[in-house]
Amino acid sequence: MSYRVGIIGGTGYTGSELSRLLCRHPDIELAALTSRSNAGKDVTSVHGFLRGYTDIKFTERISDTKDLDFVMVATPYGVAMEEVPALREQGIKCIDLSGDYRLKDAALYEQWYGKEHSDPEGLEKAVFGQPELFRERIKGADLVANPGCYATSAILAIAPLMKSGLVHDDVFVDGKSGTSGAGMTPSARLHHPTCGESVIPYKIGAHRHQPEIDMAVDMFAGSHLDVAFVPHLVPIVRGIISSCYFRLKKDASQEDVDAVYEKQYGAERFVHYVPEPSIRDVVGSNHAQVGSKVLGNRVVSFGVLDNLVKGASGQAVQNMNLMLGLPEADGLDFPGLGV
Ligand SMILES: NC(=O)C1=CN([C@@H]2O[C@H](COP(=O)(O)OP(=O)(O)OC[C@H]3O[C@@H](n4cnc5c(N)ncnc54)[C@H](OP(=O)(O)O)[C@@H]3O)[C@@H](O)[C@H]2O)C=CC1
Ligand SMILES: CC(=O)N[C@@H](CCC(=O)OP(=O)(O)O)C(=O)O
Repeated sequence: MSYRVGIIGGTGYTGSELSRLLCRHPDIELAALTSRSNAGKDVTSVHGFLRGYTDIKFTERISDTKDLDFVMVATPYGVAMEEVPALREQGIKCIDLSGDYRLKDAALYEQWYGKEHSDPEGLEKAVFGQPELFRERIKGADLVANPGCYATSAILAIAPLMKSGLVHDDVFVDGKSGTSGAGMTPSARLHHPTCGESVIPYKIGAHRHQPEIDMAVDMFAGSHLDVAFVPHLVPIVRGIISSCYFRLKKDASQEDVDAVYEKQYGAERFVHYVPEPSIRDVVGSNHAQVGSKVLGNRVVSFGVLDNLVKGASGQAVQNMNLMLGLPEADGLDFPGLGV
């Protein structure tokens, strides 16, 4: 059985990464990619890397393609909440890669995104798509909110340690991202020629992934976490590392901390607990690495991933596999580039 999948926002960085993953997925037919600016053009005229893998054309709207089973929304926030209700009415399962469905509360969405949520019912129903922490809920969902890239890396590092009770409930998260995180049309300050030979902090105390990290960790660990999150841009295209600094509650050893992460991730296909995490090891793949080091009465934990794959499109495919009852690693089981 082949499922017909469409992508809204097919020319963006996450849309193109989705199409790269889906065009060779064993159970998926890549049936539609929308682009308002390229409607009617061959997909390969924009995505040259897809030559030999697809012969479809961009459409203006997702409704231009019939008989879709599944839709991924890969647009800036504000679009999914307008598109998803009609798709769900037709019985089409959806994943939103933007922030529209991640926060559990319409008032919180308005506070952080600056606009009223137009689909509060969907917001309530949506499941937060972090498979390693919420796998069973994702399996039963027809709408999944794919987590943000920084949020994924930080939550993977923070949640198990918070749940363990070994650390105090406050953490500093020092996030560093490649420039592709800002999408195709970044602000001047986040544009690669401006920051490609520099390192800058940005959105300090105001980043939209902060409430997302709070929410996911609170849900998983069952206790409230005080997060101080500072994102930085570093001069690479892909990749994120979140270094998360905690205070230990008692004299926990490195072995105690190792045991927490090994228990959480030991059986996972895409999250690996390693001594020295590295962005180069994961770039181009859906694999994430987590590491930790006890430093006296503190511990630092790292979450490392490719923002476009495990931080966005790869995680979306992993969620889609769970929602469709397919093997979780289908279409994703390949290593990072290494060099
Ligand atoms: N880049 C990253 O690392 C990550 C991004 N995300 C999130 O995923 C989403 C997509 O990001 P990214 O791929 O980087 O974005 P891009 O800016 O690279 O691409 C945006 C896409 O959306 C389309 N689009 C823009 N506005 C609209 C609209 N009003 N209606 C329909 N289509 C629209 C654009 O095509 P056209 O204008 O031709 O229609 C384009 O295909 C964002 O919400 C982002 O925050 C999440 C995790 C990581
Ligand atoms: C480098 C860079 O600019 N990154 C983006 C994060 C991209 C992302 O995941 O944002 P969403 O929550 O909208 O999905 C940022 O910091 O805003």
